[in-house]
Amino acid sequence: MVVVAIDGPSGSGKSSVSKAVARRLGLAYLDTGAMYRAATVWCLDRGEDLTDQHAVAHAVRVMPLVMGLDPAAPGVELDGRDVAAAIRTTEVTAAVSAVATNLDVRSELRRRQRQIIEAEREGGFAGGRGIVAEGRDITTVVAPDADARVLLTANEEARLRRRSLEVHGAADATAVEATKDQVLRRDRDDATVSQFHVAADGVVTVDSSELDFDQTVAAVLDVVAQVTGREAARAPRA
Ligand SMILES: Nc1ncnc2c1ncn2[C@@H]1O[C@H](COP(=O)(O)OP(=O)(O)OP(=O)(O)O)[C@@H](O)[C@H]1O
Ligand SMILES: Nc1ccn([C@H]2C[C@H](O)[C@@H](COP(=O)(O)O)O2)c(=O)n1
Repeated sequence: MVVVAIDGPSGSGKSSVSKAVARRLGLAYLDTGAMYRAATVWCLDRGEDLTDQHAVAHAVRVMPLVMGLDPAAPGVELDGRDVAAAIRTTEVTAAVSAVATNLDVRSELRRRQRQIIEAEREGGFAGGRGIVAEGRDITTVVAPDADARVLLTANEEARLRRRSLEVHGAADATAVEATKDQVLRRDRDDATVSQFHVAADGVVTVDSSELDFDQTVAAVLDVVAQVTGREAARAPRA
């Protein structure tokens, strides 16, 4: 059983790179950001005032959330409803930090995240081989004892360009400006409760600013291979 923990700021490539690493190694994949996004959808659908910390925390404690762990198709279900698309809307992206900075929400979702990681030990999605979990506090709080811990970073310019290309299909000045709230403002808010800009002790930094996607995946696979001694984790260089 191998646990790979990956943190980093918005647009650094955590989700796409973690999925590719999990697929390559035959591991399960847990997108913890999707859990905070699902909690936001749940609260908005129930008409909760997101500034009411107590009401939001209560709603999240009773939230019937099921996370799919297949890196090829990681589903998110709320009360039996597929919300994989609903959690990615601009409205949810703009609102999610209000839920993710609620400390009681964090405590509940961290408990569920640890439970999911533990369940992988018993067999779970990947038959006990392990899991790649990514977010903002996985290397430091959720799974500080993970076998491999990576802080995936990229400079601000690269992160804005990537997100802008993804959302607007362009990276000109107007498109980049329209992306700033999703990336920079959100990081500022999220950084009030998690440390994901600087690697904690024992966490390996992979800076993808000058790497393309395949090179970044190869760099993370290298870290996993070094830490776990698994030759199979080494990817062919791009
Ligand atoms: N090394 C890379 N080079 C170029 N593009 C990349 C690289 N890594 C990721 N990308 C692209 O950047 C975009 C953002 O990546 P991704 O969604 O994985 O980031 P993230 O860190 O999970 O962001 P968030 O936390 O905001 O969800 C995607 O379109 C992805 O394909
Ligand atoms: N472990 C985590 C994961 C995510 N968050 C917050 C930060 C984001 O604003 C939000 C959605 O994450 P994304 O899908 O954009 O990676 O959830 C967090 O605080 N801790």
